[in-house]
Amino acid sequence: MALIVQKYGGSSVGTTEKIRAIANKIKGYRDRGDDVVVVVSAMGGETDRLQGLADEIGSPLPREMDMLLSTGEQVTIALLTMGLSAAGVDACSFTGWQVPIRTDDAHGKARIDSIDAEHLKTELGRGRVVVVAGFQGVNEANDITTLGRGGSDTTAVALAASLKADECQIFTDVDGVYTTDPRVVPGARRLEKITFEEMLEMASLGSKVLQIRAVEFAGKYGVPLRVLSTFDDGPGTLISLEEDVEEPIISGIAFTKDEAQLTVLGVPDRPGIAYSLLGPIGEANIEVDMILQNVSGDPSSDYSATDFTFTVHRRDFDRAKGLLEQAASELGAREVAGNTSIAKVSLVGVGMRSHANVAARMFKTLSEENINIRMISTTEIKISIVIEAKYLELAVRALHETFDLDAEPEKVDSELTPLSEQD
Ligand SMILES: Nc1ncnc2c1ncn2[C@@H]1O[C@H](COP(=O)(O)OP(=O)(O)O)[C@@H](O)[C@H]1O
Ligand SMILES: N[C@@H](CC(=O)OP(=O)(O)O)C(=O)O
Repeated sequence: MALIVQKYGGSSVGTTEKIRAIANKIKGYRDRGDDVVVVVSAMGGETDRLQGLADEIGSPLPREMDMLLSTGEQVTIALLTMGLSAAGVDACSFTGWQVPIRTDDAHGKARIDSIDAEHLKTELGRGRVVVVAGFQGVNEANDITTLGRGGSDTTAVALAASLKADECQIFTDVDGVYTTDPRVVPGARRLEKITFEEMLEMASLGSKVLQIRAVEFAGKYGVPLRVLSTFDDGPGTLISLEEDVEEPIISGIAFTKDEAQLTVLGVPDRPGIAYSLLGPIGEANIEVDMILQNVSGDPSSDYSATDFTFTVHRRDFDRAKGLLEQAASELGAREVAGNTSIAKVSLVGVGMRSHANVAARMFKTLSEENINIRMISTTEIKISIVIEAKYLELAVRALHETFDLDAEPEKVDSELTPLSEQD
């Protein structure tokens, strides 16, 4: 008998029929003797609908936004619990504050501080399935908070950690984590397993199959995490704490259109420039992602100018541009340019550590497709590039092919294949 925490996302609870089907699926686990805690998201599209209502009214007070957005999950926990009851399964629902899931008071992006799981354990002890609302908690002032979009994944992982569950299972509309979004590349392949490190990169670089914080949390507390299909049986993908001796060079390709690029042209090249430009952006709490500054042309001349480019989330673009224009005019820069039609494509793989020429293969592929690279950034397990948004799908498909991601993984085995001989 195992203790399992299962999370069903918005795409899995979109209709009452689907909710009924999930109730029957959970019954199967109960019949096998497992203890089950279920976390559900709002019905697909509901959180966006609620957000839209708030946009129509205006004045989105953070406390009230969380009061509003948290209602979506309250609907699904009640419906699923009724569905379980109809299927003959004893169950009981809890909102975040009823558990309670204690968070800080950062409305809209609250972090979980602690979970008092005693109440849930009592219900489990009575043989009940416990159904918990995802995405929400309560702060010290007893106000409802939400954990940020996709936050139900984090609720599930945090509950699994707190209850010391045997596994946290994230059920969704795909049957695991793929080499890239299977909706974009039909030949994408399901991964049997992926390391936490890689999954964290994939999530933070745009693969929305798991929320970043959920992966961080699972890694930190050693929660065994698996992504599975709600609608089909199968092993899914295990997010594994251990790296294999042989890891594929590239595990996956992540991408996002959520960023925008800002460039300050003709900035006097002298110490303190980066700080003068990015200081006000940081103070305004705008996160900066990729940064590029070219080396000034002629070191012998008294005055040389440089271009300074960086990316921000698209929603912060207008605000960042305004701040940058002010800073740039104070510095005597020539111009501030912006581009919101960009996309970021990233290759991710721990096997890259021992492989020198991944970047060259990536750039060659893009050049063959005539795709211009605007920015590049690398870490030891990822390479990201910024390109024009209209080439996104072409780039992802071409790279998927170059790195043979639809085939069984290419292994790094330095004993058999010396680095120098790899192409
Ligand atoms: N590498 C990937 N592997 C699997 N799915 C991915 C990947 N990248 C993006 N996705 C997308 O993530 C979706 C699942 O996430 P999401 O829609 O948030 O599900 P849920 O509603 O269950 O929370 C899939 O339908 C798929 O299009
Ligand atoms: N309903 C919330 C929380 C969530 O996690 O949803 P989903 O599991 O559908 O990504 C949202 O839309 O962000």
